[in-house]
Amino acid sequence: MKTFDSLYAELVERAEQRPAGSGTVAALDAGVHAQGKKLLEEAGEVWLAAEHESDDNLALEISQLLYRAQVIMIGRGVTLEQVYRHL
Ligand SMILES: N=c1c2ncn([C@@H]3O[C@H](COP(=O)(O)OP(=O)(O)OP(=O)(O)O)[C@@H](O)[C@H]3O)c2ncn1[C@@H]1O[C@H](COP(=O)(O)O)[C@@H](O)[C@H]1O
Repeated sequence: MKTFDSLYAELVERAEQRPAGSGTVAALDAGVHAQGKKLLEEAGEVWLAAEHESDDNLALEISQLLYRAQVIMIGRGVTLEQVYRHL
């Protein structure tokens, strides 16, 4: 099963290899302003799902929020270790 760490490694590889059709490459190229908007959008969807939707839909929205957070991390070059230091 994919984990936060393995997704991060996968996205770093996408950023380095820039395969055609990668949504991550497009998101990184779009810049931090667009990345931040996506992060806020997903955070709102998590909130709404927590209030009104099933556990499975909530889990889906949370996965997308984690993905968007990782895009911002990779865009800025922030590592997992830097984040985990604060947990
Ligand atoms: N985990 C994710 C992931 N979570 C969310 N998303 C993106 O976020 C979108 C869902 O967000 P929205 O609800 O805002 O849907 P949307 O507005 O239709 O999305 P967009 O049109 O803006 O992309 C998805 O369609 C994906 O574009 C993700 N995109 C990729 N991944 C994983 O990242 C890895 C690399 O993906 P690629 O870079 O696309 O190869 C793969 O393992 C993917 O499974």
